[in-house]
Amino acid sequence: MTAPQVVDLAIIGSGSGNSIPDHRFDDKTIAIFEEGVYGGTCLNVGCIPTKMFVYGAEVAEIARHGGRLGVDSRVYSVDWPGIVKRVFGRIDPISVGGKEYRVDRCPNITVHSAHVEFDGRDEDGRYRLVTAESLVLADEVVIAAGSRATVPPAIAESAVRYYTNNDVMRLEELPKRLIIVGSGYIAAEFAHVFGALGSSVSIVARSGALLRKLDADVTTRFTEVAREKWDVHLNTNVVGATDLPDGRVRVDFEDGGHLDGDVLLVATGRKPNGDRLNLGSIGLALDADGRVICDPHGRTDAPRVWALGDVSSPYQLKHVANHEERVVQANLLKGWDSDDLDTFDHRFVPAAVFTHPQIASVGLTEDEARDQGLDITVKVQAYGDVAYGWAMEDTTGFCKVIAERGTGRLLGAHVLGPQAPTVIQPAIQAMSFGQTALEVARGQYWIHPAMPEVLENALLGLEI
Ligand SMILES: Cc1cc2nc3c(=O)[nH]c(=O)nc-3n(C[C@H](O)[C@H](O)[C@H](O)COP(=O)(O)OP(=O)(O)OC[C@H]3O[C@@H](n4cnc5c(N)ncnc54)[C@H](O)[C@@H]3O)c2cc1C
Ligand SMILES: NC(=O)c1ccc[n+]([C@@H]2O[C@H](COP(=O)([O-])OP(=O)(O)OC[C@H]3O[C@@H](n4cnc5c(N)ncnc54)[C@H](O)[C@@H]3O)[C@@H](O)[C@H]2O)c1
Repeated sequence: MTAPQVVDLAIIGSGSGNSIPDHRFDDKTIAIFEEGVYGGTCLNVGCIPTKMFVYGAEVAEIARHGGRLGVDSRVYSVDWPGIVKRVFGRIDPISVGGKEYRVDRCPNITVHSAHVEFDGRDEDGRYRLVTAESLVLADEVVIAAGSRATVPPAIAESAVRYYTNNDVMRLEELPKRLIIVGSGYIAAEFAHVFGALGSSVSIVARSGALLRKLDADVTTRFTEVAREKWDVHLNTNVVGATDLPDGRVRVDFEDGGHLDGDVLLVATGRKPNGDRLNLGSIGLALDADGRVICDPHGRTDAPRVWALGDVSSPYQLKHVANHEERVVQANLLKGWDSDDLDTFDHRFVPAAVFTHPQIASVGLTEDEARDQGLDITVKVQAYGDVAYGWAMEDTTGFCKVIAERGTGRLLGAHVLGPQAPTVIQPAIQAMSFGQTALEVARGQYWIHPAMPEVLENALLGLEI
């Protein structure tokens, strides 16, 4: 092991953590630890490549259904290896370039391409961070170590070849038959990608619906739509998996049934990486869900150790990790004991599922609002009843808004249909800035005939 390196700041994880050092940190010595591909989940195996595949899938989906609108379009073939090459031909250089920038052009920063763990503190109170080859002593530490895919024991212990988001986007061939275990965000997005590009997709869901954490109307409609195009197995427990002699894989169900496929994709949630950091050595514990505990300013219980993103946040979303990074960045500059620290804003965290149809949500679901005892008014507006949705001949999309009766306070919005993540943005803005449903509906123009009119009409339909 080389002599210890002493730094002002250590950052564990090069996802959102990599955005912390800017010119304001030029006078600090910094160590960044990254055990995987530089740039983290979103860039390399998450948001960005998935959405590049999603866009191609969207084009295929539109082409496949052009006939309905009198356009003779179809998908003749899909060049899967070409798509993979295009996607990662654009992504991989960004990762390489990001690392090179830190290594070659940031004299105050050292990149350690290795797994790191805490090893207590030295006699001066500095944090000891150890890799297989180095020891770094840091005054201050940011834990931005992200999360990793979980795999149910029935599959992990079966020794079959399975895929996760880490490797399924680099398959050499488009699978003829894809089995997806799990029914959340990742399952819904990859079902769309592979299904639209030509795979026959089976989804195995433990519960009675897909995307069941969303508003019940969205869950129900999405599950109905999904069952029309994919082979969906609800209330189905996977108890084992085996490799078949012909190279395919078999997934066994608790009820005695089974499914055979060419590729098995596991999408059953993500576990925060705090359990792999030896946090006990600095007196830190994880919460019941395995997250590093921090206060609304990003401070953990260990002095000058901060946390952000998937490792500590219940949201597991890139826009949240980036927001938390900006808060922690500001607070590092202000100082641990500052009485003017920035604070995480988790009031109205929106999310979107880039499946087909697209889905977006913010705020409370109807059930959550009722469980809280709120006096609510709800309006569900069909896409097909506003001009653009009607022009598209959309039959499944809707926008649902929930507001407080009397005050008009907007409590939640849930959109399923084309451009949902864009359509919902005025609702996110209204909730964030405290505008009532009527203020946001009538206090501005809505371009006619654009898709956001579905939100405008939903808002106007509320019985405040
Ligand atoms: C398939 C998929 C699609 C997604 N799509 C979206 C989307 O469309 N929109 C959205 O908002 N969110 C999306 N997400 C979620 C989003 O990617 C994450 O919320 C976000 O990337 C988390 O950022 P982070 O900085 O907290 O962690 P990460 O980006 O995961 O960075 C953590 C880094 O720390 C490294 N690390 C961990 N432990 C150690 C250690 N001990 N030593 C050294 N290095 C370590 C890891 O290798 C990793 O690179 C998606 C996720 C997945 C998996
Ligand atoms: N568009 C986006 O913003 C986006 C896209 C992909 C992922 N993500 C983030 O990544 C996170 C992880 O995605 P995900 O889809 O893996 O998780 P998820 O939490 O969305 O869904 C996990 C699913 O797996 C099921 N499950 C859990 N254990 C199981 C088991 N043993 N057997 C069968 N099913 C089981 C759950 O019931 C659930 O349906 C998401 O929660 C989200 O925050 C975001």
